[in-house]
Amino acid sequence: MTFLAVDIGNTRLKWALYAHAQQGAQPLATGAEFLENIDKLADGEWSRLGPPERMLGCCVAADAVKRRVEEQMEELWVVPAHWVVASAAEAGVINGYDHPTRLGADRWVGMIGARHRMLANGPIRPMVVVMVGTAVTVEAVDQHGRFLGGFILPGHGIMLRALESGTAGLHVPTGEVREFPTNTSDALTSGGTFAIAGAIERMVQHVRRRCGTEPACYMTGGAGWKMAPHMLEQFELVESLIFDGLLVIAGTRAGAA
Ligand SMILES: Nc1ncnc2c1ncn2[C@@H]1O[C@H](COP(=O)(O)OP(=O)(O)O)[C@@H](O)[C@H]1O
Ligand SMILES: CC(C)(COP(=O)(O)O)[C@@H](O)C(=O)NCCC(=O)O
Ligand SMILES: [K+]
Repeated sequence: MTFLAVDIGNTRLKWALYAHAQQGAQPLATGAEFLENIDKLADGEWSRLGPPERMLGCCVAADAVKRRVEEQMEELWVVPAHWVVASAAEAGVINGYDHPTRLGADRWVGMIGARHRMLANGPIRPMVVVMVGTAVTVEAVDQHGRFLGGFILPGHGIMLRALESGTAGLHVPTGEVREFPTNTSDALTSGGTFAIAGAIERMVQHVRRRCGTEPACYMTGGAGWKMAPHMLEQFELVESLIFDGLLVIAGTRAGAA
């Protein structure tokens, strides 16, 4: 049963088409569009796909964006759009948020993808799951699959724009990441990168202390590749983490139905 997975963030929509909604499946086709281009999906890349029989997505962008994506689907296919909402528990992950449904759906799906990847690859461990997108999120999950809590911090772009708009002298091109930056561009780029790295490393320490064992560390998101080389801890970069989570959820729900 062909399956379309859709991940709508605050900057881009990412999608992947699979022959079956099954953990570990390899996509038949994938794509990404900046949100300003999503109204062209039905005339563009999606017009070349075979019709999906099922669809599951997660969306943290505005409801209007989600509607526009549903309209693109309706132009081509009859498949109903289903969107994940974070809940108290799903697919072996327990939600420790004060108000479980207020947790970003992408964060929830990413943790579920990471948990099942960890279970498939080795011994059970706690996890630190990092998503580097428009914002950066850093989640802690214990060995029992309980989401303990997570950080939200500004992503690279937001940090730079905040500094630019709040100062007179920080309008400079992107620089390099340096241990000891000696120009404004490098100072800004390095400051953002190490701010994110520092927060992540603190969460790794928190998890070690709370769980008493070494966490498995996963990183994903459009800007994950920028962060991964600068981490002291070993992070596995898994670009497909959200799609992996959507596959698990779709598979579990189909099995339960
Ligand atoms: N092709 C690209 N080149 C450089 N940076 C990119 C590219 N695509 C994404 N990014 C970076 O990743 C971020 C968006 O990542 P993404 O995971 O799509 O975010 P979101 O899920 O919030 O929409 C952008 O803010 C940008 O920093
Ligand atoms: C934290 C986020 C803005 C991340 O968005 P992204 O960077 O993926 O576009 C998103 O997950 C969100 O809006 N969360 C709701 C609030 C929360 O998780 O507590
Ligand atoms: K995202």
